[in-house]
Amino acid sequence: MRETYLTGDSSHMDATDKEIDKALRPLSFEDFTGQEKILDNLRVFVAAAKQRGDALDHVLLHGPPGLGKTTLSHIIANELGAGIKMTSGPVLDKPSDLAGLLTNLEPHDVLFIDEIHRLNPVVEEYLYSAMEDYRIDIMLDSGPNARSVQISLSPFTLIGATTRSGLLTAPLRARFGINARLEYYDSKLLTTIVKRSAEILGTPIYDDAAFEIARRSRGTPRIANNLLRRTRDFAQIKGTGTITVDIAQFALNALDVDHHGLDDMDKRILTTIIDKFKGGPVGISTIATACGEEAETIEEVYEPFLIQEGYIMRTSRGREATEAAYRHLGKLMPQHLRGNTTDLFDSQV
Ligand SMILES: Nc1ncnc2c1ncn2[C@@H]1O[C@H](COP(=O)(O)OP(=O)(O)OP(=O)(O)O)[C@@H](O)[C@H]1O
Ligand SMILES: [Mg+2]
Repeated sequence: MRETYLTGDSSHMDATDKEIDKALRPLSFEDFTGQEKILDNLRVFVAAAKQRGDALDHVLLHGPPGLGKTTLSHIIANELGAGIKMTSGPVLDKPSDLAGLLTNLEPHDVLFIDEIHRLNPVVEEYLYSAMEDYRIDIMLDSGPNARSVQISLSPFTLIGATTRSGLLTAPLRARFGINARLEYYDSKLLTTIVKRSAEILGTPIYDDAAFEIARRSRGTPRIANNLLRRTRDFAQIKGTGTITVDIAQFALNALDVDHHGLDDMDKRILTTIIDKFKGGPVGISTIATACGEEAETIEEVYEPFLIQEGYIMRTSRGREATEAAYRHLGKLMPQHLRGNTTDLFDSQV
């Protein structure tokens, strides 16, 4: 199963954690830190739709877990002054589930479908005409009496969120007028987020401590907020309640988060590629079996960050560990695996 604090579902959280999570969630474009370009565009699209009195075009938000897709969907609805109905791909079992939701939307409302890559194909087909023409065809009766009736819908905005945009079918993807890919946050942005969250929680924190949490958060606001909450616990019990850089370092080490923010599973993946498969290339399912994790989770949650940070390369023959990965684990990359630059350098010496 997935590591808890990396995943989208919050079922692992207790009631207090959920409440805190809600309190920390930005509610307007103004509150939302980072993803500058996406926000700048959305501001324009939302303002234009409102001015024309139209529903906003359908929006697809994709990117790794915890970067703010759900948060941003709520913000869009808020900024539109519209209502939002939430559901998710796997929950919509049959077309009637979808029809029920669609026919209950008020004009310009947002329908949020999480994990939209996991829609049942029959339901997905229904969605096409709903998105395109704001109408659906429903079959009444069966056998000789079967007939289809057309139902008009209020103009609405579909916001689809996915961590796996590659799994979306082409016809579905083509029906989104706005397509935004959320990127990992740099440490500076995450520092701002940590400081904002600490303020909401009423926890004093030093700048260098906020930065320490930020840079060890895998570029992910959800992880930054989680590490902040746990660090706050350490500050309360082991310190004076204020988060200092010493407390932050102590807490992060106790939580097994290393200096670059890699956690246990990240390190297990790198060690597996290097030690068991001579640095690769090795297929994702082989890595998954060796690490005792699902291939999908590795591809969705761990790998994107390891690739972005330059620890893994994705090639047509599988995944390869880079020199940075060897260095990070305190290992020496074998000579024959090194890149051309190194070879050149070596031959000149
Ligand atoms: N830009 C941001 N500024 C401040 N906080 C943020 C930002 N983005 C996300 N967060 C915080 O991180 C948490 C996770 O964000 P969110 O649930 O929106 O991620 P997600 O992309 O929907 O993840 P998943 O794919 O797992 O569903 C939120 O509770 C929110 O408080
Ligand atoms: Mg989400």
